[in-house]
Amino acid sequence: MEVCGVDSEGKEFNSAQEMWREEIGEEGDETKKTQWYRDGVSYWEGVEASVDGVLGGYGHVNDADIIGSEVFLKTLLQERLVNGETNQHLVALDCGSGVGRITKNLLIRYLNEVDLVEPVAQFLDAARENLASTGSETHKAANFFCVPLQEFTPADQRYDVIWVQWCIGHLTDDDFVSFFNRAKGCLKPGGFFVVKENLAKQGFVLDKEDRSITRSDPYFKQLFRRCGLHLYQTKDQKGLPKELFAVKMYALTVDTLPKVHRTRSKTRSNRPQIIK
Ligand SMILES: C[S@@+](CC[C@H](N)C(=O)[O-])C[C@H]1O[C@@H](n2cnc3c(N)ncnc32)[C@H](O)[C@@H]1O
Repeated sequence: MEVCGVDSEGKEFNSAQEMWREEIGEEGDETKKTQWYRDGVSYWEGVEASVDGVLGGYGHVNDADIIGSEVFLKTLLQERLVNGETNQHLVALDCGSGVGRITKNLLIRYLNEVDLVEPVAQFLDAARENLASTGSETHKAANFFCVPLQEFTPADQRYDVIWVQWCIGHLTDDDFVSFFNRAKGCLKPGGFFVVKENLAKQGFVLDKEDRSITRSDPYFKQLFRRCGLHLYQTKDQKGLPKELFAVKMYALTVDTLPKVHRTRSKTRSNRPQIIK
């Protein structure tokens, strides 16, 4: 796909391929690619392990972000997973979790177990600390994996929700596709991914400082197609400061089934049911 992009120093690229060739070298040139990932992690290692730190000094957007995510998540859980049984045990994976902001403020409230995966050790330590006093016996942080996404393979069929927010820009296109392909097999039936990311107006914007790229909506959709994922629902995040990138939430599924829908059974129950 030919997309025009710019980097944070104003340099223009005619295509994403041209940018990737320059940043990570030709296929098989692992040295440059390793450096790309090392630089990304080094950037975050120099950032304070706090909500304000992981949000680039915009800690005050946390509330608006969580409220937007909560509305989206509740709808998805209701439509796809919550079938009225009280003994359901739902598990989430928080990708590029930083200090556990999303787990603490959102995921742990709706799911029974949450695993966190994050490459920066100091962030994961802070997450462990932040989450120690959060939740309960039935709603808790379970596993903490200190690994970058491009090297992470989640456990088979463990997750109902895989939440990927403000971190996938660190992955190259090929590693993006490869990660989702591995993670697809880790979703339980009815499970889904949520990708919540900044959007470039067109093409992409390369940040030379933290080694991340901000992709446009068509760029994301093209990558989701390459992953063989079905775009189930999208929603724009509202209420963020005007100077920031627009933010969109994408709910992605492996296929269109199973879906939960509300039906009246013969016993006139209103419970949502899973269609297999
Ligand atoms: C903007 S912060 C967002 C943190 C968290 N998702 C949140 O919204 O609070 C970006 C996060 O991506 C992590 N990150 C950087 N490179 C990564 C990689 N290769 N794989 C996974 N996470 C990465 C950083 O360490 C950092 O925690």
